[in-house]
Amino acid sequence: MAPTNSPPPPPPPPPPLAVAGEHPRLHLRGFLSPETCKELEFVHRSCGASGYRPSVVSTSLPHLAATGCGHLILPFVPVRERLRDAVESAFSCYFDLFVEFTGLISWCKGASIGWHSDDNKPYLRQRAFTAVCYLNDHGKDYKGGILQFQDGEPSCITPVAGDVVIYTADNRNNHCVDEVTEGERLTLTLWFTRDSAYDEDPKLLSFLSQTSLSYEPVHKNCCIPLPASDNMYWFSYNQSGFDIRCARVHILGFCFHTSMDEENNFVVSAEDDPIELLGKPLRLGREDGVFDKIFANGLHALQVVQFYYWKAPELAAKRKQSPSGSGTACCPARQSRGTKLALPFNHGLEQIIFGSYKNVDIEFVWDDFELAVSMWENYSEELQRKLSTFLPYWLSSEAIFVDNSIFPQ
Ligand SMILES: O=C(O)CCC(=O)C(=O)O
Ligand SMILES: [Fe+2]
Repeated sequence: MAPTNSPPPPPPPPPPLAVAGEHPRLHLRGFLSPETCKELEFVHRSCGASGYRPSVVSTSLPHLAATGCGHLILPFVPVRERLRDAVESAFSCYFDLFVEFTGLISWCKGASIGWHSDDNKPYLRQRAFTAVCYLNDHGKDYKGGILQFQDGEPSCITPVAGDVVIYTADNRNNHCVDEVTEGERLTLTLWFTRDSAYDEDPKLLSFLSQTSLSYEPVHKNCCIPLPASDNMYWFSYNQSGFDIRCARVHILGFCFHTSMDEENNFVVSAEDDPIELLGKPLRLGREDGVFDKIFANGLHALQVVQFYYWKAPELAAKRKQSPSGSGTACCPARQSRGTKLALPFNHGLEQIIFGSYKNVDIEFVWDDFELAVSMWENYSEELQRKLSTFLPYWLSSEAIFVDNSIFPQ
């Protein structure tokens, strides 16, 4: 299916009617389009770091802004705004709410949470409402992970990609999430507050103004992700662990290789801490070769790999329609230089935690991957260009918002 022939997306559903009752909550089906779910999934699989609970990976907006990926906040902006409108309309509190937290959260094998309300700690009292958007499907992408409410209806939510559940953050909506027993359960979670002191936007804008204000098209590094502290990427499970960047590329059949500088010296030496090597230039390899391009660091390489898997169905369809047919199945730039990085790994554990995510029906093709590398550059630069257009407006109003006059859909 060529994207140019696709029909225009259907208009978003109208905002919900006000909810009433002792346990005010609402389950909205099909709130997010499949395309939005896939784009947010790409962001999370590229940028997610160790989460706030065991067996959880999270991508918060401040984390994106602080790691050179402020432009990746843009896909969240219209969603955040629609969710706030939906919550204000459902709970009849128009123009009253600020977003306190926006984040992608994945719950991996072993993750669960017992009965609680979302404002149940002194430092969470500001939370008034919750919105949880499901980005993938129970049953297909993972097992377990059903959301249950203690009282009232609906009493349990089986996550379906695109659905949203909104509820008051107080003890009228005590809830729990069953243990995830297999796969990775992905959500976009937002909390809303009436207290402007907890508004997420000013903090985000301060990060963004430090990192993303000036956009120089000639400066090719503008969209390269920067590692946060290394331990943010270390995922622990049962006293064991692995680096999230390594695990995510291994699962998709890649490994990291050393790079060489112009004089053919290894950029890294054997004495370097293996995990620190992921912050340095490197290459990507698969069984049949090492790709020619040098990536700025492991996160850069990971982001491109995830972009390829996001776009692989589209790329495969385009290739099949092109006159030259099926493309080459081997690495276009098979290199003997560069050796596999000696990183600690635990393939068994990586498989248990992230292994369920494979585009099994996608055959890996190097030509498509090469195309994905340049598509990723265009995608990132376009977002970066938009961000530098919007940022001055956002800074002057101290809020992140969609304005169709500056934000054409
Ligand atoms: O992901 C869900 O369904 C609910 C998550 C939740 O209860 C929480 O993060 O507090
Ligand atoms: Fe909760």
